[in-house]
Amino acid sequence: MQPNHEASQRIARISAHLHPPSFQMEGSSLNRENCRAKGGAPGFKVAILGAAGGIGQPLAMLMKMNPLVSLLHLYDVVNSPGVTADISHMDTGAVVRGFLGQPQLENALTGMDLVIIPAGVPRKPGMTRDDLFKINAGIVRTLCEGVAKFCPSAVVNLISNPVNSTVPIAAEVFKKAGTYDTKRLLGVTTLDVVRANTFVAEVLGIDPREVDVPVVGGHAGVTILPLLSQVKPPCTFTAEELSNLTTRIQNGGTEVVEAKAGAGSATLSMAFAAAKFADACMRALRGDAGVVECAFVASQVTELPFFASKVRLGRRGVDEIFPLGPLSEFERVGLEKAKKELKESIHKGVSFIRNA
Ligand SMILES: NC(=O)c1ccc[n+]([C@@H]2O[C@H](COP(=O)([O-])OP(=O)(O)OC[C@H]3O[C@@H](n4cnc5c(N)ncnc54)[C@H](O)[C@@H]3O)[C@@H](O)[C@H]2O)c1
Ligand SMILES: O=C(O)C[C@H](O)C(=O)O
Repeated sequence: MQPNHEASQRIARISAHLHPPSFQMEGSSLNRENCRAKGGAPGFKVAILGAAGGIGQPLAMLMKMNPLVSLLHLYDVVNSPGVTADISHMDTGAVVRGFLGQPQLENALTGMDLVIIPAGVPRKPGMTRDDLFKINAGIVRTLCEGVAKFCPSAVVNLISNPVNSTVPIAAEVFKKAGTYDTKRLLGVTTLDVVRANTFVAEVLGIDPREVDVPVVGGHAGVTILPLLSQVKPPCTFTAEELSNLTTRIQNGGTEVVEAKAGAGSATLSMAFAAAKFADACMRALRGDAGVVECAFVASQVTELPFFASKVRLGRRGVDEIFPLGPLSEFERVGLEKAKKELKESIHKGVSFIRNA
């Protein structure tokens, strides 16, 4: 019997998908998914730069699961075709496209609403985040030059370490390009909040989802300053608990680096934190009220030009930066230590671009 027209079309479509690429890589031909993306389905267009990495892969999976995402661009300098093929088979709404290498950066970025950057090398035991500056500063500069050129209105979530320096680097790149908007550049410090909520919940013996700990300052060692006097639900700690909790939150990254013993730093909890933060950014961008997160942003909360604190997110990025609120004596001492180190890290980032 002759197959009818509809059936033969279906067979042709299925067999087309049996031959690579069954996902959409830059340069491959148009297919139905691509048309759907071109049609501008409602939702946000999100790019992950460094998508094939330890953070990038699980983050790509979580973003593919987010119903607010209509188009997901996965860019890396290696292995993005495999990651794209894999993620693209998930039967969720977002259309996935992969991009490999610098020549494809333009297409990876064009039209994006949100750009998440976890590109760069991670720590090994014995290293500080600042030890990553030499390699990651240049990576962040190149990628941010791309953002300035190809999607200057996008909100940027910057993950690459040392965040205390890479955010100032990104700001200087955007200033140079004439595209800088302080509202749209956010250093991701959500993992510090996620850890603080978890560790405090352990001490209080409650569900971490019920806990909210503001973590301010920056994202490295003593610059990570949990405000344990402002924990919700309201609670008190002994002096020993305060000291132990603060130290554990500040060293959370190192705890993971040492446990991984040379195989990198936090990736899964970081992908979770980055996805949580990106979701908050997208909810705010679509107009949801009352979206508040901690982030490392251009700030006047202290005398430093950048500082992490609670910010209200809105349709254009950061809408309002909240003051630190009343601090305990323990926190005031911690704040002075944090500012001292932060000042140097910010200066290092700014100088990297200004003195280039
Ligand atoms: N902000 C935070 O809270 C936080 C938490 C964890 C890790 N980090 C940082 O995130 C970064 C990535 O960590 P990871 O574990 O995913 O590392 P990884 O080495 O597993 O992955 C990094 C990825 O970046 C890619 N990459 C390198 N240069 C690139 C370029 N020029 N353009 C695009 N992609 C490029 C690599 O190919 C790799 O796939 C590190 O700097 C790490 O310190 C930050
Ligand atoms: O600790 C690291 O190097 C990675 C990251 O900044 C973290 O806090 O886990």
